[in-house]
Amino acid sequence: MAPSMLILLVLSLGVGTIWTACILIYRMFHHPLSKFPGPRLAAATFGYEIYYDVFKSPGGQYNYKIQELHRKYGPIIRINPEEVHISDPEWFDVLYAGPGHIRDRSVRTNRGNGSVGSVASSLEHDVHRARRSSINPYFSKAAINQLGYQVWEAFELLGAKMAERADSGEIVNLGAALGAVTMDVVTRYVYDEAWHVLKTPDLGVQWNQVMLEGFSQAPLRKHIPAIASIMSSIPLWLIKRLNANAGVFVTAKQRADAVSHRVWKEIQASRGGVSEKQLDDRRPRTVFHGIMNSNLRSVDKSMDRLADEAFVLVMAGGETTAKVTLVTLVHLLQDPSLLAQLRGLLDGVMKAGRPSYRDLEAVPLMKAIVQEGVRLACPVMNRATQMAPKEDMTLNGIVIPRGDVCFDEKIFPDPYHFNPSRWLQAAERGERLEKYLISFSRGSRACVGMELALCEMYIGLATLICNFDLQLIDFDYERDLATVRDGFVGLPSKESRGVQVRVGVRRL
Ligand code: HEM
Repeated sequence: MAPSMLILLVLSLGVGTIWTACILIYRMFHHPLSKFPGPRLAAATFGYEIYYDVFKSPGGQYNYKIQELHRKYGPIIRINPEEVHISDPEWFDVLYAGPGHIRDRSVRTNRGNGSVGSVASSLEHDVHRARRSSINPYFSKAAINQLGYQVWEAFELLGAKMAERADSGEIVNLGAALGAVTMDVVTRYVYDEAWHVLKTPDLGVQWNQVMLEGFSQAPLRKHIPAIASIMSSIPLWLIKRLNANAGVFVTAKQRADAVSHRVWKEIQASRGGVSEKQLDDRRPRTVFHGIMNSNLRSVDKSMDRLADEAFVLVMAGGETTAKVTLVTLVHLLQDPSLLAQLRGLLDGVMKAGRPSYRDLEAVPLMKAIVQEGVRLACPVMNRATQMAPKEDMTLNGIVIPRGDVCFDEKIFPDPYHFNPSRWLQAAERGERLEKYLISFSRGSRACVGMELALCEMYIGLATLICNFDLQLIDFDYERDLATVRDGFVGLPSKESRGVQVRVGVRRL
């Protein structure tokens, strides 16, 4: 090596080392968050968080480590160079202070989803609000009420598939089957055409593996976002050769993008003379029509942004809803007297044909069971980091402690026990326990699909409970269902075999 090159190399290394040392010292001792307690390493570098999320087996462990840090350092701790984590349910009222309070989102929160144009990935408060208002009408109570028949159709198809398995004696993977229904419902709603996972011969088992593998990699994509671009540059044939499940996912994504692009072009072509009413008459409404007919900036109506929006809706809406329904159902199957009591109440309501989700919700025990399932399953684990740029909240990088609240034993005694009575008793005492049910989050960034998810849960649970006798086979809660990893959604152990059931048709 020439001497001048050597000098340049040594100089670069020296400058790099001094620069890095300055950053570490600044973060640990002079950063506005430096007064908050927590491990020094976490304050100095994101490497601490990355170690727990990516390298520590079984992956996705930082949210669990944060609980341990709270026990050691107290309710307000610094968890990385830019974030403070607060374990105090009352903090929600400060964070979600309502209209007029600007809340931006940290780029790290959702960058792992690879859909930068989606409402979920919008960083600035105003951009988020505008995008969100264009999709809100499609997920309102009234809109979901109209959608009820689609949810019924999907669960009736699941019922038919389950009845076939009852005849043949074939065991059903319940989580996969529920994932198939929720995916078909949300794709039909968003794209106006279902992906028909319910019609796959394995009743959604491979698709379930695809989703679980995809979510398992969420921490990696969050910390190393370039992975998403690298993946998208690999040709499909090679992905299929390397990993069959990744091939299924990429094929689905490409098909979804193609539909988004087609619908976008159709709407563009029919503009000028064709009113929204006429568009609606030609095809059922989709979120695309809502976005295209909204007052959003033209950049927010681009073909690629619409594809991003649609895809995130689908990814956010499938696995989450299936997981909550599964957790609720398994607890019911493990408590025969509660199941019998619920059946006694639901059989009458179900005689009406296809009762609406509101009719099912009107049964207090059913409502309490769904609330308890939503609390206990609390499927979204991803930390949603908010910032208040125009307001002095005394803190700067602030995290919503979502999981903590659902399992806070001061609010929910014996928090890991499935106990629907807590909701009935709170209602009798006139207490608003719902205030602490934050599985769907709260405020302007709360889940847009909550009504759809609840509609599916009520109709799905009622269908399965009233029509089938399900028997758990070789089931181990810790191995097969308990959440032990953060993969954006809460994931079970890698040893999980899924929840397997033998199906019997219930004779009334
Ligand atoms: C039981 C099922 C569900 C649960 C527990 C759940 C939970 C959540 C939570 C906690 C958030 C906030 C995430 C954050 O702050 O970053 C969220 C956001 C979101 N959810 Fe859900 N979700 C469920 C079902 C659905 C469904 C069915 C859909 C759509 C069809 C959906 C679409 C979305 C979208 C698009 C966002 C981002 C909203 C925004 O940023 O404004 N979710 N969900």
